[in-house]
Amino acid sequence: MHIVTAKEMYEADRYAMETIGIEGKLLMENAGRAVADKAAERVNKAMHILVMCGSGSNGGDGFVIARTLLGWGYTVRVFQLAPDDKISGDAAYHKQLYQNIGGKIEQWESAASLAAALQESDVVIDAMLGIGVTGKLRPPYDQAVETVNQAGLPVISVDIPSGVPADEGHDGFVGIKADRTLIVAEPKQSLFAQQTASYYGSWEVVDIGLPSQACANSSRYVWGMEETRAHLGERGRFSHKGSHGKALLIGGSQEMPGSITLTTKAALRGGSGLVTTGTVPQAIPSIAAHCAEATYLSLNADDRGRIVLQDVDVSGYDALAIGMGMGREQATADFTRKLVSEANIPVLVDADGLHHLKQDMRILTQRRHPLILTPHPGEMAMLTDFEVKDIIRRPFAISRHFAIEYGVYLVLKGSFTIVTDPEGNQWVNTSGNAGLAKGGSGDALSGILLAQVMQQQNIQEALSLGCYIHGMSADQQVTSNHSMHDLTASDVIDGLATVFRTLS
Ligand SMILES: NC(=O)C1=CN([C@@H]2O[C@H](COP(=O)(O)OP(=O)(O)OC[C@H]3O[C@@H](n4cnc5c(N)ncnc54)[C@H](O)[C@@H]3O)[C@@H](O)[C@H]2O)[C@@H](O)CC1
Ligand SMILES: [K+]
Repeated sequence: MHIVTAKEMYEADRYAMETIGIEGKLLMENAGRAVADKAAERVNKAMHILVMCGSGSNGGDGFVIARTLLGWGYTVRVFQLAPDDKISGDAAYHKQLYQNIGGKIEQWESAASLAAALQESDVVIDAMLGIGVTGKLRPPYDQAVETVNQAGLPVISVDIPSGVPADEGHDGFVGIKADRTLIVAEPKQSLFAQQTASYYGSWEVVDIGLPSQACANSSRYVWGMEETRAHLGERGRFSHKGSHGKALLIGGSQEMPGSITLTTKAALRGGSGLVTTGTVPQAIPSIAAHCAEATYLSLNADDRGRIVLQDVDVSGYDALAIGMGMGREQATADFTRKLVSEANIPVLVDADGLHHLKQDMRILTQRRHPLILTPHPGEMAMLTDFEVKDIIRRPFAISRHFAIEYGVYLVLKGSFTIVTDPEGNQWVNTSGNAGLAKGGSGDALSGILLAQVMQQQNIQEALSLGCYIHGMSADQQVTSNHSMHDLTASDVIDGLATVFRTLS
């Protein structure tokens, strides 16, 4: 499934109409019928359904929905926000069909007239505005949106909650707070942006008959259960520990042995064949007490138990993760940069390691082997010199630019983690919940990602798969043994057992 901007969606519609020859009226019919079909799962014939139609094609979808539901025997009223002469083209055609089967239309007069109509209704179908919204809401849409939000009725939005922009990067908008959104053809970017996602409520995509090549210009995709199942490798009957990769994890310090402990546990549970953890001698006993299956590499430390500049031979390993709990001491930073620039295996850098790299970003472009960076928005802001609020407003654009500029795989963590490959293609993870917003989640993720990188030929697939199973474990845990309040990174790691059993 693609994720599109408004511009890409219009291009896809144009491709369907001009290149393939599907008429706009037919696309609208398909959209409206598909939405009506799904909406019918949530309504019954005793309910009064208010379909709110705007002046554009989103409103056109609304007239098809109203006609379809009326034809199926539901009680439907249309509330039209624009004057009759503003409704034209395919929308006017479908409005006429609705009227031809006896459908009634009420016109907007004032917020009071809408409030009265809402009082006589049990559910609202919101077809006021779709991807065509630009700028601040103008009357009467601004008042209509607020009146519907205040009414407290269940709202099913068509394509996008009215008023919510389709693309990332907008704030200060007024939008419908939908209970459910039935998305036409492809999810829009704003479904996965922090400031807009919650407006959608639960969501589902309906098919309107656009061929997938219509969206060829979008290089953003959804990564979900289906993709995870398709890419999770099987462990062969005759495989041995060497077949599943030898991981080297470097991190920790005397005062922070916890992060690298979690990464070690996660790398083991995540499917690695062998895991060696390189850390300061002071931290080894406490890590080893939790991870009996790992082996340890004792690194030189300063008198306060922090890793110092030294050589590490990575030739026996398949992949390296570095950065967790190392601290920001200069000698430690020098060590990270030296190792990242020399290691001729895939390297994943997280946490303090990202701060170390920031001192000399040329290392990123100079590396000849895959480099994976896994920042959260704060670390991404540090790496790019943007502010955190900019990262949250435009996660797609900023990560794409960064991954292309530095030739890296970027895992921008968040409620919708985005994996970007060095060509700028992006996959959004759909698993996970607020229980993951805690210290230690990122450390666990690094271990899982590294383990998956060693199982898969394709690094992006490994990263997307790793993000999915990490979030899936959290999702399973909060529906069984835990809640979002008490969930810890250790629970997520323990939950991998159930995840792998579910998937295999
Ligand atoms: N062929 C197509 O293009 C298809 C489009 N479809 C539907 O059409 C929608 C897009 O249709 P449109 O391009 O007509 O756009 P919309 O229907 O989203 O909105 C356009 C209308 O909103 C008004 N408007 C824009 N910004 C406003 C603001 N800030 N305040 C008040 N009014 C504002 C415009 O004057 C215009 O009348 C999609 O979201 C989808 O629901 C579907 O029917 C499938 C096919
Ligand atoms: K809408």
